[in-house]
Amino acid sequence: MGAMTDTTPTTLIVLGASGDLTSRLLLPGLGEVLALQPERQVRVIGSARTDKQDWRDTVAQAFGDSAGPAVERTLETTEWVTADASSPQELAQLLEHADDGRVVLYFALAPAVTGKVLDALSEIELPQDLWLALEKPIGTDEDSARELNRLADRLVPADRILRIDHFLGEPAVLDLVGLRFANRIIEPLLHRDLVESISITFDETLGLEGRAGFYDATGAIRDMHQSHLLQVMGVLMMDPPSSIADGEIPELISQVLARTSVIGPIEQNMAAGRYTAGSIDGRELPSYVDEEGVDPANGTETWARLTVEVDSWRWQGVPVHLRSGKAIGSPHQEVLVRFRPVPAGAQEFGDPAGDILRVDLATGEISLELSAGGPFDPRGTSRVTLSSATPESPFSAYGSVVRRMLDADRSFSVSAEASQHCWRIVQPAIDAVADGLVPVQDYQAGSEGPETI
Ligand SMILES: O=P(O)(O)OC[C@H]1O[C@@H](O)[C@H](O)[C@@H](O)[C@@H]1O
Repeated sequence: MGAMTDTTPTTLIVLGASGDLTSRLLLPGLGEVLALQPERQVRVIGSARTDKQDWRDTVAQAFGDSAGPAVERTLETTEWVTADASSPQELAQLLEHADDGRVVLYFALAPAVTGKVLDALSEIELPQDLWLALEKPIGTDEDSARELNRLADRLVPADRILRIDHFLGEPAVLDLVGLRFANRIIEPLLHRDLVESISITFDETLGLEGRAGFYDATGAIRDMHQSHLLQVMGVLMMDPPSSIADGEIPELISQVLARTSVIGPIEQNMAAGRYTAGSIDGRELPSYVDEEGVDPANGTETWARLTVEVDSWRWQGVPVHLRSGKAIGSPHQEVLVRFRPVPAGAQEFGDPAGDILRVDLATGEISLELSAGGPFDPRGTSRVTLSSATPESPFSAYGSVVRRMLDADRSFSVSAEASQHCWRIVQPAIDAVADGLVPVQDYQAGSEGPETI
């Protein structure tokens, strides 16, 4: 399991704790960690502006089957504090509820509110060992991300700010790091001399799921490309780290993102879509525009493909297709590296599908698919697939996020610069949709989206 468990008593204060992120992802992740690491001492304080009488039940329910002494301790000691955290006075009162030891302030808030809370923090006395955990999105564009980073930076040292992207806790993404750097075979292959293109795809069967308040003003590009897809790309394309600890990986990812931009002209290198009524696995979905809370005038995209390039010695000229969509019938969730054809040409050797390295982000399966000629004739089209068995991960993505947070471990957090680069990279795509330069095409819920791979 790598690093030692840090047992420093910790108060985890969750701001915006009445939202679905807390009950659906964060608390279940905490439950997993407490069950597997019973030596942890974590007290959870949930907070939001409105009262929540059933907080303890919410925590218990979110912990589900997680059991053991640490789970029990946390359940017994958890409390809810109603507070407007953007008011310095109420925030100070909230922080008084924390025990001695480490205090982690988790921002499960919209970026604008996060800014106000960071401002309020600058006006009050702070706990000595305060950590800030900022959920994505960091800001709503490059400038607002820079401003949030500046506000956070003046409160605590930079190494006590964790920017959370839960894809950096996905078991398959963590395995990608090992695949690249724990052997001598794969790493030398990942180079422009051999790689023709890269696709990072994250389709989901889920539609809006009642999240219009967040999603309708956000859309696929801001929700997925801006954060998760670019971080996964960073992990795949970063230079080798000499150490996993100490923030080296966030810095290496940031170096990749610093050199990344969309390939122009944008309208030829991206596409956008929005789902219409359909069904997935027997579940009927309404058209996106008919979902509750959606304003059709927003023109929000629920699917997007965007092609970027990393202008570096290693990667220049290799197109990277980033694609994600909601309400997709047979979803692909994968990292796919397509290698160049052999020089003799596909006619003579192998088959046109070429060689592929695939990491299935849903199952964690890693496979290397090679044209092998044959059978019994080198001009044939046989393929050899080398693939890994995939043990079940003890931690979900949020389990990993929480474990690292409690270990005060920044090794897979997002750096301030990276959070800004991500916005710069996607801005032309956001503008192209907003300006109508790239049309938002209809696709039926349950289909493969407006384009197939
Ligand atoms: O598959 P996971 O782990 O739930 O991650 C995907 C989700 O990631 C979230 O960050 C997005 O806001 C959601 O829209 C998306 O569904």
